[in-house]
Amino acid sequence: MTLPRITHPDDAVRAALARLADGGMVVVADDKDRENEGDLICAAEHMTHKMMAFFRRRTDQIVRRTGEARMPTDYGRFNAVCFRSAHDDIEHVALTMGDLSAANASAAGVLVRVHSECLTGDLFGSQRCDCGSQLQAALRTIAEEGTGAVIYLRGHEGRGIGLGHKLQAYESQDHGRDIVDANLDLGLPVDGRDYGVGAAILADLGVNRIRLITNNPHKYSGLGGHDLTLLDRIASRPSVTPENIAYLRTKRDRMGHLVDLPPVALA
Ligand SMILES: Nc1nc2c(ncn2[C@@H]2O[C@H](COP(=O)(O)OP(=O)(O)OP(=O)(O)O)[C@@H](O)[C@H]2O)c(=O)[nH]1
Ligand SMILES: [Zn+2]
Repeated sequence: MTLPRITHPDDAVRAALARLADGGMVVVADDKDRENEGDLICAAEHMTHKMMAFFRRRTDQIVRRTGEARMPTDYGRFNAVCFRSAHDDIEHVALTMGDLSAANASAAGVLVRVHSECLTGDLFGSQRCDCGSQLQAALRTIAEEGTGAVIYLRGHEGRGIGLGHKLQAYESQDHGRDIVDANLDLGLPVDGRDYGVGAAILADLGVNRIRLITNNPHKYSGLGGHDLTLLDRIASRPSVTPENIAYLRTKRDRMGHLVDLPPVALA
């Protein structure tokens, strides 16, 4: 884009009006004695979906940092940053390690795990799913590389249906339904997660070039729609147990997860 050369304040106003009439956007910046921020404006009659998305990405504060501290863990020394989501007041956390801005500028980009909260798997070590082992593996892999981030998204419990509904879905899986039908039987979406908050947290951390640790192609494409360059997908090897093999197979066969599993049932 070429910007007009402005030599007089009146020229600036004329150039801005011409640009607005043309369907463009204009940044109106305060002078240094005022709040010192800029407003993005455009003519309402020229607004498009694409421009609206641009406005929201650039001007909405989707998340706000609310706390930050050193976080030594069993896997290595991380930094914990808490973010509060403006839309629903949920607190999320990023565990970061190393120089993210240098990694972001490097050819390989930043190693990132965007992890959906799973209280039963992450905290209690439930064997009904593979979430806990995936989280631990991601922390270990990032610690080994020395740089990266785990974005822990709360409010994603049960793929967005919440803990109570997830337990109801488990109960119906114990009566023969698979993970997809169990959600549908409850009148709930199979996967109601949105990755906008995860993308906003990454943006706040100054990260936009990533290698994403996931087996879920929907997560990969979901994040890809948010001003992020996804350089690679790093597979996450699940720990397979007799308790979770049916669950993992349904994720592979009905939800498209890219995962290698043993062909026969485990004893
Ligand atoms: N509704 C429902 N949610 C589940 C079930 N088991 C695990 N979850 C939730 O699924 C979410 C994790 O999603 P997964 O599809 O396992 O994995 P993913 O994060 O999409 O993909 P990866 O990046 O490969 O781990 C967590 O929020 C869990 O609480 C289940 O049986 N039913
Ligand atoms: Zn889980």
